[in-house]
Amino acid sequence: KLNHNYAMSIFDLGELLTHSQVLVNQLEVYADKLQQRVDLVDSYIEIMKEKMAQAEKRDSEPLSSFPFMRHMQTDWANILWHLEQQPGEAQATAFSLLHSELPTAKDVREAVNGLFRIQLIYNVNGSDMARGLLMGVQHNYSLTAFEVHTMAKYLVEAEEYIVAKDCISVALDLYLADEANWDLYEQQGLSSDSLYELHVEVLDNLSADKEMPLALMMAAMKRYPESQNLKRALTRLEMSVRIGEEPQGQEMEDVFSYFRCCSSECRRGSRLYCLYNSKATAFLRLAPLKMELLSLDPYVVLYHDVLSDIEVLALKSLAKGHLVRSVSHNVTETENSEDPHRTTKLVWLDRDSDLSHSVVSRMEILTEDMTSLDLNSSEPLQVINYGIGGHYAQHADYFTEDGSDPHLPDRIATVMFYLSDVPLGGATVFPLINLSVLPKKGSALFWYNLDHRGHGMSSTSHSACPVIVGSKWIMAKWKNRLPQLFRRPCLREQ
Ligand SMILES: O=C(O)CCC(=O)C(=O)O
Ligand SMILES: [Fe+2]
Repeated sequence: KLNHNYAMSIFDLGELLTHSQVLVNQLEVYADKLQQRVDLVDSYIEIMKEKMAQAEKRDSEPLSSFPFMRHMQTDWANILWHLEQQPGEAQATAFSLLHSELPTAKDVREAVNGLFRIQLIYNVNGSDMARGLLMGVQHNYSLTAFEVHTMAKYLVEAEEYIVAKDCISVALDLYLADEANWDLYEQQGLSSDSLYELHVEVLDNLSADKEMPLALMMAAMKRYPESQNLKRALTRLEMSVRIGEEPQGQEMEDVFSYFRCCSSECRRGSRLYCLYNSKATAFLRLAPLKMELLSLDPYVVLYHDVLSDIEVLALKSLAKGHLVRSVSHNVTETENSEDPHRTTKLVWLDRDSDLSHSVVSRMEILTEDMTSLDLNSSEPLQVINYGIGGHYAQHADYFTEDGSDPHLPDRIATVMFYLSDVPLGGATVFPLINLSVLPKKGSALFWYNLDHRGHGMSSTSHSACPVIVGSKWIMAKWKNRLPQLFRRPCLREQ
């Protein structure tokens, strides 16, 4: 069975709609066949009754008995043949061919993880999530007891009992309030028993000493929803239950800075400004770029309106159909492996591959105009689409801290284009410098990863916050350090 990693890309999730259409069509064909069969059997019943009535009326002379005998021999054999036919065999084959294209239990688990991430980072409770109320905005969707029960089940599997408890009580509430549909629930395998059973399992697993303070805290939060202190304490408690230990001091501050800057845009000092950049390359004298200075150290700028809608469309069309799940380098394994900290699909727009297109070279040159850094030996452009609650946990884009390997093609700078707006969530956050940027289609971030000595700057570590609503597309370009000898020379150490 192929793994489509449906939870990893909102775009690829669209394929399921096509599959669903095919399956519904097949089911309709099956229903038609069954209906034809019922009609046929009904007509046979009529015929058989008729024959029986005729036979009863006749006396037993040979000539009039013969039709009945013939009927009893051939007609019933015929009916037996019909009974033995399996209706829907062709449809079953069609189903099983498509089955490998459908989401797996792993996909659903990964989707639940995405929703859990949204709950945790944006502080959304289960009942609001089920009602479609996210960060104070009412969305046009709601979850039923089915989905919330599924979430609870997977959360229990992942031993996330605190959130599972919230989920299972929401699932129970939804179920109890929907009595009219209990039969439907039962038919699809969800009974009140299974809900209560899961509830008990969750309560059983919540250790008494942590559940009590948490319950008290929740009650207090209800009474003082505005209290930032309570909110912090609650998050700390939840994290301690989740991770088993409390993060300390600075680490905790970074977590809060991350949560806060995911929820609303964080901007740095007031001495920063906007300008038209007409100097980075000669071409910019003709076509200056709108530049917003976001941070001086590390140097981070945001270019506005650098891509047209047509360019964005062209880049996404190149990527569509070629997206593959992101993998990460893992020190313990020889091969790159799936990474729960990076839930996206991507494609490299290699200039030498099938995906080369004039827009790709134009984009490459644009990154040179934006950075005045040499393009040579840098990695190809990478187009990325995020999944359900898709995120990229905190990381730095450089490979070594101290520039210890001068031959390593380390990434001196990153250019990151936003290829879509994201209605809710999906900000790029630099927690250590209290900075976040909300995605806006057509704009691009540029920052240096390495300092003037070629050492990685840990202050550039950054994250992509979980996407709550929308399909987030970005395109990244990492510039290689080596060819920048004359563009950005090393400075002598002071
Ligand atoms: O999507 C984002 O906002 C950040 C992505 C990122 O950091 C990366 O791809 O290296
Ligand atoms: Fe990054």
